[in-house]
Amino acid sequence: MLPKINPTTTGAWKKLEEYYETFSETHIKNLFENDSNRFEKYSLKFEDILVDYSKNCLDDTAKAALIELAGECGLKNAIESMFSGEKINATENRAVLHVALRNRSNSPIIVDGEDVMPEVNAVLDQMKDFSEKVISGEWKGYTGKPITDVVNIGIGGSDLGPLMVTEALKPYKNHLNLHFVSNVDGTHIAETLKEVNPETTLFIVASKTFTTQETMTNANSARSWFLDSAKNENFIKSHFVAVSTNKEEVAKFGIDTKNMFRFWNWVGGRYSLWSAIGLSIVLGIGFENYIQLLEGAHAMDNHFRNTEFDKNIPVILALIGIWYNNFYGAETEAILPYDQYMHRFAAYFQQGNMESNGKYVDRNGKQVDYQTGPIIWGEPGTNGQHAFYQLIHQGTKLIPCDFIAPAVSHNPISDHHPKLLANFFAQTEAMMVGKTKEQVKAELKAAGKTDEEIESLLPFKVFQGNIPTNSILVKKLTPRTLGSLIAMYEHKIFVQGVIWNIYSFDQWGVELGKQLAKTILPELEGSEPVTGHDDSTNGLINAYKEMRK
Ligand SMILES: O=P(O)(O)OC[C@H]1O[C@@](O)(CO)[C@@H](O)[C@@H]1O
Repeated sequence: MLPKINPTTTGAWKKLEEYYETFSETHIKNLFENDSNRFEKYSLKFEDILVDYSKNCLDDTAKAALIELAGECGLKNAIESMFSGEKINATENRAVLHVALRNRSNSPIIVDGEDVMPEVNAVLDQMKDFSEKVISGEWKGYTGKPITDVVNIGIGGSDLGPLMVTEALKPYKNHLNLHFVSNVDGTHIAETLKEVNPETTLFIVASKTFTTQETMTNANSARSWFLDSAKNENFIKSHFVAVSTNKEEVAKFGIDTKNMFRFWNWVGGRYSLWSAIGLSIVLGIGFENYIQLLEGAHAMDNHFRNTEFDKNIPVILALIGIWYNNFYGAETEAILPYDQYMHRFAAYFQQGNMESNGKYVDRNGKQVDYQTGPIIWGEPGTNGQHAFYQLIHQGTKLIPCDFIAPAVSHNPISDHHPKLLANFFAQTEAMMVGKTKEQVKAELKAAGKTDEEIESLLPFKVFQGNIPTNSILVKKLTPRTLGSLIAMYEHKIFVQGVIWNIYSFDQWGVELGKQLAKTILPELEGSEPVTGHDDSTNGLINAYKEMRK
């Protein structure tokens, strides 16, 4: 079990509260002035990944107290509890073992007395065998043609991970066209079906529970569309496969359970791309590249499990996040990948982070009186610079940012493009150092402005700086480095949840909306006005019905 320690009752927390009172006046640039070796001291190397956390509001004292906090909150034991298959997802009485899915060492991991590795490997073999048949053209559609398009129908963790990874690893893609349908608005599936041919399309119905309304609705629409052409239910088995833990529901849908790729209840949806939910990744980039993704994550798992906290990348990133979230009052964190292939990376960790740590009740069942999970957001740089960096630089909100960039591009289209990465370096420098009044005055004077003009412009052109950033420089975005990056953030989320004394692996908060939607759905039919809700909901539903007349 996980410890149930309120972090605010620890000695380290009190130390941090006291230290914050004085240290928070310190400007990051002063920390560099006082320590010529700061970059060396506050950066960590992991294989082909460099994590520079020196541009943070952090000194040795704060860092030591944060590490002490991790110790007092029982982090070491908590890590062992997760890796050893203890049921740390207590409210669902489940283990949390996405690390088993990429446990390339194959060391036994026991759940309910059984080593799970043989089953994990059996599903990997099934994914390998199936993907090789589809990619090679051996797997044929109902008219004898090979598959050209794969449509993954899923939502949340059954969509975001495969989508993010296949986008990030596009340079490794084969000839298969991948499509991802998640939204139940009708448009998503309709627009996708316009692009594909029923004779050569494979549908993956990806759903841990196989009961998610959006996914089952889209899957049924796809099934009807397919049968309109194929006219014969016997052909479904050549064009529909399922990824799920729920064999009964898969069979009910009409998918041959031989074409079902199973996974287990100890895999959280938002941590499931390493499971059979990753089937669309395997089909898109091939099994060997998918294994490299697993290998990269496994390497990070070993680093996380075996490295002392002051050199442990996920732990350090987690503690820095707690420092800002719980002491500096930051409410969000931005993930800014300077690589277009990673354009869905922040979105992926919106679910990963916010569905894990968006909790207000602690592990004792008591409402917390401190902040827990942050709001995660972000877009690829340099696009963000032309959209929201104004607020980061000169707004009233503290927004810690993670900058991520590959040093080597897959597309050295010209030697000019990589130089745009100068922005990656310049932005974190600008956020840290800012621009003083004296610098602005000198610039305006050099530009020939009068003293009066300078005085009037001055306040608007000063940058206070002192905006904390982490710079994550990756040699090249490969399956291995991407796997390590994803695992790094997964473990950061885990560490923060342990310290905030919350349960990070259930998601009861998504149930109420679904429940109410089930009640409202039948009320949308017919013309009679509804009256059973609050005035706004009644008004909206009735206006909707009016509009559709
Ligand atoms: O994979 P499935 O069971 O269809 O769930 C999809 C998503 O729905 C949730 O909101 C849980 O209901 C996410 O946690 C999950 O990833």
